[in-house]
Amino acid sequence: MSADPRRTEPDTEPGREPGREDLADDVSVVRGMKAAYALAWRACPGMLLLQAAMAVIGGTAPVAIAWLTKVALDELAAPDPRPGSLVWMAAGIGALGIAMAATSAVTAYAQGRARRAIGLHAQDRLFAAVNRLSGLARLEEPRFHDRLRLAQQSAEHAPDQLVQMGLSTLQGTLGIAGFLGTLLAISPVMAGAALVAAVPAMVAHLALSRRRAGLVWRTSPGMRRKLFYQMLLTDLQAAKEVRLFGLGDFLHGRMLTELRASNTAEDRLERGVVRVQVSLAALGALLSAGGLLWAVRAAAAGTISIGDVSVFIASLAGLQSGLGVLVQGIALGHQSALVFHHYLTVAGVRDDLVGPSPDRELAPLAHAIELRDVWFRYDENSPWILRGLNLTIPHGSSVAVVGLNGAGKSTLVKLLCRFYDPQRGSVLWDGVDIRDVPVAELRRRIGAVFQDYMDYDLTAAENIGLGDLEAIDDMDRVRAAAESAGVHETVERLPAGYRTMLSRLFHAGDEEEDEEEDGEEAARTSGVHLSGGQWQRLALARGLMRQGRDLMILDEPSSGLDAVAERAVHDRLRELRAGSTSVLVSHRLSAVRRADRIVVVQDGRILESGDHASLTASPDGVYARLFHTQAEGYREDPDPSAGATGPGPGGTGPVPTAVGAG
Ligand SMILES: Nc1ncnc2c1ncn2[C@@H]1O[C@H](COP(=O)(O)OP(=O)(O)OP(=O)(O)O)[C@@H](O)[C@H]1O
Repeated sequence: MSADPRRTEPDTEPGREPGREDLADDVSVVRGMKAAYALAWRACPGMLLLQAAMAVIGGTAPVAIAWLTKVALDELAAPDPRPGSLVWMAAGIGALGIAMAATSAVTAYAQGRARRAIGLHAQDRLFAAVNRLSGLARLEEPRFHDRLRLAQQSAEHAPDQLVQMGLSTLQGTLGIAGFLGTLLAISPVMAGAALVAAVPAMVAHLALSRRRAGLVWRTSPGMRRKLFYQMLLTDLQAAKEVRLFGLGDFLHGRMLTELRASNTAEDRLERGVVRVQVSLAALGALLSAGGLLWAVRAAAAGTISIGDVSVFIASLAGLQSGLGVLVQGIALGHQSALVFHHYLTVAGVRDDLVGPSPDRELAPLAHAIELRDVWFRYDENSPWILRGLNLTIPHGSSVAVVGLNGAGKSTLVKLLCRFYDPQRGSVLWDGVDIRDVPVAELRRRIGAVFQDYMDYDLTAAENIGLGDLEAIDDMDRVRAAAESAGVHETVERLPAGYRTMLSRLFHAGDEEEDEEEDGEEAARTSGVHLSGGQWQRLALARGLMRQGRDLMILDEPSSGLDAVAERAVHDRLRELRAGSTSVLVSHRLSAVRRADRIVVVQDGRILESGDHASLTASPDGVYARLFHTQAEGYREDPDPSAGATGPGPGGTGPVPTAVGAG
């Protein structure tokens, strides 16, 4: 058996697991910055330019104020001060002060607009990428979820932080250049000392930012577990078990354990930050004190003027704080760029299914769907689930799939929908390998009800209409599907019929808040909760919105229905399936007995195949045993001591005990 050359290989670049070395990769910092700026520019060029203009004003105005102050002080100290010039200088200082105040208000506004626009753009790209994944494999990787969580966070903050870092670098550099020039004119030694003092600060902050980014990645799994425990504590679906089994304290404890672990790691890092910052502050204070001492002595000796002292002090303080802001900004940007790397990885993720040329069409099914020598396992460390399975589903026939729990029935269904590709062998649609057509083309032709169906917190009509988005507003179709699934009367009886919101979490009609609420509206907004079986019938109706597609898949469509409903639903389904191609997976053998063909899956292969009569005719067969065991369960047992392991049909040995559970 040779490996299929088209088998899906895990991609290396986008899905590659990041170790510390990834985070330490400075190329990713540069790439992250470039990508963040490109993204920000696409999202809101106007606001970026406005912020840049404000940064130029913000960077140059303080230097100009310091110089004007010096000139004014020198004028004041002159033997014959000119009041006219002094007024102009004071007016200039005042005007610059107003400009700086206005700058910060305009910058705050432009920042807000840019942050929202960038966030929208980044989230749009991120979820478009997640939506591009047409299989399920990637979504089953815990690492992918770690990365996705960080990507979501950095989509919200990182591009904006990087833009702010760029702008503050621009502003800081202008201010630093101005103050540095001033200092150089008065004391080159002091200027050099201030610059040299900034070097260890830069190195220390960059090291810290790298450690912070590493910490964010390492604590991500723990943070996701914490979110999981939090979700369980608040989730309505989990609430029953959590309360009955008294799981609240247990989950609460686990949540706190995760949180404490992350806090401990953060505390450790923050202690390092404090050490660095205290050392840097001491260095800065020493420098300032030395500078002040020098300036006072020089002024006393008459080598510099009183105005020089003023501009010197302002310049030294401005240079130090400018360098500090610059260094911290660069470090924050560095950290954001490192985390943004996760965003870029997810935003650039490749489809987890190997795709064909996207314009190829899939013709309506005319002959058969065939699974040919299909080998499948969920990942390379797991056991094979399907081991050379062969199955033909002829056009227009109903095929039922039965087997014990874990036999691989749902897996088979998932391969038919191409949620995964088999590692070996192929699934053929009228002889065409389904990997050779766009996956959307294939799924357009399939209707399905899954065993683990969804309950959507939407209206009843939407819950059904989602099965065929093009017809979601077509109430006749929605109603017809509900009738076929036997849920029409239930929905009609809801307070607002098909418009009833089926949710206790959200309420509809926010947009109509101001209108007076009548009874129907109140029901829509307060929401209604359905029973398990009613939800399942809605899911069935959703699947039946696709009635008439080439293949209908029903994976345990009636497991939650009462006996009467189940009978009615299966009778109706049988009518609907007549003449169309369908696959029914069910443990209820009464439901499968009328299928054109029944196949028994065991050990990853088709063990038995035939119609009900032929399969029950061989009493040692697995199907016959399953069927009779189930049937026995409904019969009056004349001898209670006979138990469930009594002789099977035809007096054969014990029957499998896991029958019927699903
Ligand atoms: N997403 C998954 N990742 C890894 N293993 C999986 C996944 N889904 C199913 N499996 C494994 O594959 C095997 C077959 O599962 P499958 O759901 O196909 O069985 P089934 O025949 O439908 O069972 P049941 O009757 O209980 O519904 C099981 O052992 C299960 O643990």
